[in-house]
Amino acid sequence: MWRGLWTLAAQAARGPRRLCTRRSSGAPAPGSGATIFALSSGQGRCGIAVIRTSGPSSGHALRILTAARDLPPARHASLRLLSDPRSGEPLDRALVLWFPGPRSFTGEDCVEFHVHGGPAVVSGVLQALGSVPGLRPAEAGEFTRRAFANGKLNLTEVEGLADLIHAETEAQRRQALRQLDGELGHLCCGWAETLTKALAHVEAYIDFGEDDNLEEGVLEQADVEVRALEVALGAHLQDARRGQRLRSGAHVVVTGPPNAGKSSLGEGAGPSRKPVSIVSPEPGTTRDVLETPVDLAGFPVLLSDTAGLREGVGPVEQEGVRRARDRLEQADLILAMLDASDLASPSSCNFLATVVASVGAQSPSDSSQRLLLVLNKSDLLSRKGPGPRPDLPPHLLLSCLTGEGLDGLLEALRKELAAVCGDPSTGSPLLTRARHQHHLQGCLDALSHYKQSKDLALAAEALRVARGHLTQLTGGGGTEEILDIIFRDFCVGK
Ligand SMILES: Nc1nc2c(ncn2[C@@H]2O[C@H](COP(=O)(O)OP(=O)(O)OP(=O)(O)O)[C@@H](O)[C@H]2O)c(=O)[nH]1
Ligand SMILES: [K+]
Ligand SMILES: [Mg+2]
Repeated sequence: MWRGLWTLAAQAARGPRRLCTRRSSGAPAPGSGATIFALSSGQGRCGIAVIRTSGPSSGHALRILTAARDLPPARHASLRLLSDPRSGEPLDRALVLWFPGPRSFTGEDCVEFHVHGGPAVVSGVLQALGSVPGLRPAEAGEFTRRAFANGKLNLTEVEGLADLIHAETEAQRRQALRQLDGELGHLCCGWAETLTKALAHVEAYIDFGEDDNLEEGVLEQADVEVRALEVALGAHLQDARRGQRLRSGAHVVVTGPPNAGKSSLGEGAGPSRKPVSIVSPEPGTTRDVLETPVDLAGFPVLLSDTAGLREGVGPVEQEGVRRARDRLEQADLILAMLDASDLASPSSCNFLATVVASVGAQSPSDSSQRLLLVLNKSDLLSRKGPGPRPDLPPHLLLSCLTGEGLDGLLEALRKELAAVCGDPSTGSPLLTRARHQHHLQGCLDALSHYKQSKDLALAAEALRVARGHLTQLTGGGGTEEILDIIFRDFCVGK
């Protein structure tokens, strides 16, 4: 039962997985006028494969492959026989879709061929396309790059698309979809507009300040708007770490005295996978930090099993304890585990007095660590006998042996992770990348210069810098290097 639950909740031990191959180089900037083509669905045998083209020769290519004088109706699926233009040999009977620009994904003329997914069909159609003059294979991310260049997607939406393609958990998918839908971009545009207005007020004052016919209170109005913006930016920046955790995984560290059953928690990583850590009745079994990426209740988590904390042991175990303490410091969420039948032992008391007490004493803020106290081996508690110590902080009872209490633990983890990562189905859009944080912070810094500057020209310049950061966030002033970094995350055909 317990294995099943963990598997269900935590599709554990998944190494980094890519849905398709990526090129290390970024795509060349668009505008070369070439028409590109690529397989856009996954590699390998499949029911249907989608091949697409983008560029001015798309319609020509479609006519050549379907040996037709006319193009099919726009944006409708039409069944056509595709043949090799060089030999006239039939390749496949396929659905074709014609998307004349600008109403297409890239904004250019696009064609989609939905062919039967056998490797021979796919390579036959790709070769046929390659033989059409003006067509060449697409580079990694080139379709998306063209969409960006043609104003179909802004930079945060491009990032959302990249994240959506690589999303492995439900929460990641929800967050990526929201970003792809443009929520973060809209927010930034709204903020940038506020700054444009404030700037207009300040500039009006510089130009006409001496005149009587300028409305009264223009500068005060600008100040009020900037202050409100500062508050909004501050709130989003506070959220930034949560968004990044959601994108790259929250650190959950399992800790406790030796033999509490810490490694047993990860033991049920799934029937097809070997257990992550060694479980044994011998205290001090785990020495290294064992990190496993898991999907925990829909949240991406890096789960670390660590050595049991105790003093007075040999040098190897001591090193394990040192590593465990190091890892504990990086934890977003600490899963503190004790043996419920052994709460009076010195190692349990010491653990409660140090680790549990110190985290409990932190004032709750976004940056502070969170802790879940779990009393394992509840199966060893006698039914009538005395329950666990009454002075214990809030805790959950669990038995890794029987699986009892796992549902409760999972639910508690889900709540904690929603707090640690932010819940992408509610609340404000999360900043998922350091780049977002950098620009919002830059904007906020510039606004503080605005407030401090006595000189109106300097104040106006500060507003311009602040606005510049927001436009860079959505890609208005993005440099080529930033674009290269972002598009590198895409695969060929995207
Ligand atoms: N009765 C009972 N035994 C358990 C339970 N969970 C784990 N055990 C046993 O407790 C012993 C220690 O389990 P481990 O998972 O190795 O404990 P650990 O905390 O990782 O130990 P170290 O790595 O040595 O610190 C093993 O013999 C497990 O089978 C439980 O819920 N009930
Ligand atoms: K052990
Ligand atoms: Mg262990």
